[in-house]
Amino acid sequence: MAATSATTFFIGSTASTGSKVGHMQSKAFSIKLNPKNHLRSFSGLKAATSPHASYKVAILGAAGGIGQPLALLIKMSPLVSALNLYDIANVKGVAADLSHCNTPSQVADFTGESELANCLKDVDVVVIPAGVPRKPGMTRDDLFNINANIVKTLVEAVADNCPDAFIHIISNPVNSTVPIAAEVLKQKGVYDPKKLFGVTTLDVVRANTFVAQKKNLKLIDVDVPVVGGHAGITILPLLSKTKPSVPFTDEEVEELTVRIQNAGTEVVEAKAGAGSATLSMAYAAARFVESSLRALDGDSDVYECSYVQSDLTELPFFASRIKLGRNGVEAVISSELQGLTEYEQKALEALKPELKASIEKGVAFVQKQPVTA
Ligand SMILES: NC(=O)C1=CN([C@@H]2O[C@H](COP(=O)(O)OP(=O)(O)OC[C@H]3O[C@@H](n4cnc5c(N)ncnc54)[C@H](O)[C@@H]3O)[C@@H](O)[C@H]2O)C=CC1
Ligand SMILES: O=C([O-])CC(=O)C(=O)O
Repeated sequence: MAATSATTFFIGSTASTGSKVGHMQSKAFSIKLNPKNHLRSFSGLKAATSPHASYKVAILGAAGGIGQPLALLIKMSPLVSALNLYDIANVKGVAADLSHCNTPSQVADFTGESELANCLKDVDVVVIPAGVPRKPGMTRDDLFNINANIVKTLVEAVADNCPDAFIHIISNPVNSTVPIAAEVLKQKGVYDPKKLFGVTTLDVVRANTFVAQKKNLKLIDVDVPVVGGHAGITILPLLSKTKPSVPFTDEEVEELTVRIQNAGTEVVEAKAGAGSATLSMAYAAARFVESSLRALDGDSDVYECSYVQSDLTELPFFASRIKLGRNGVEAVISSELQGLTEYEQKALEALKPELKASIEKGVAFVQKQPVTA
């Protein structure tokens, strides 16, 4: 199934010999990474299957806490030729700053609704981290009233201007904003369920990190699938499916599961009112963008977990491992939901009512306020 072969890439900048372009490249720190599991977008990476990969990426909400570091990470990708940054304010400075990095992509800034259509023209991947983040004491669902409308409006513009693009939804509550996006695209007559993704990569990144720490594993090797949704108990790490295979006591399963489910809250509380996860989220989102670009570029071995339209369960949307291809979701991987432990099976059943309600809330929101033609 998934790729296990390793790819060499270079980090650091102690030597620039052999570099055809003037950006950082080093022969000093050559490390092996599992390409399935890690962000690879650093200069020096042999980028693409095709020699002239050049994709256009747009970030909507680019001046925000996630948007800025995400833009930087995408600016480092050798797969990207154009990076369009959109926000309602403050995006000019972000773009000017970023445009001085001597990596190949051209950065452009777009401010306000009147510039949104231009921002989206011919874009291959649209990433949406626009919206408000949580403060301590709030749930992700508490963001619904503000973020639902932001996502609805932005996806309407995506439908009008780049209906073939991959759409990555980061704005919370993801469990509802993805169904909102689907409903908008349906009403616009351009819904392709294979190209709409709720970004749950951060749950996988966290699960890999926490499991590696707990079990003293080499982080680079660890891969934990996370299924369900992206809020509280709907986040379900399948620890029994961890690779490499490793035994967990019941106490470890409980402790790790709860930590992974509450990891967003852990950051919200540590930031004490200054927002939620931004840097780890940018890292995770950049990984998902890179995986999408590799898939668009013809790499036939790209797997990620994502919250997508799904028939794995009775719920219309569900996060699980998917295979990505040129046209988006090529397959939803069902095998990881088979042979669950009793704990996982119970947790799966327990998450369904909450996830179902969040999906229905998103769908009802758009049905009550139909899109503009
Ligand atoms: N899916 C996930 O795993 C995660 C999701 N999030 C979510 O991502 C969202 C963004 O978080 P942060 O970047 O920390 O927030 P932030 O407040 O720092 O940035 C949000 C940006 O969105 C912009 N914005 C607001 N309305 C807009 C509109 N109509 N069009 C374009 N841009 C608009 C703001 O001007 C701001 O620059 C939040 O909803 C947060 O809950 C955060 C972490 C993880
Ligand atoms: O917790 C939040 O509000 C932000 C988020 O989704 C996460 O960090 O997983």
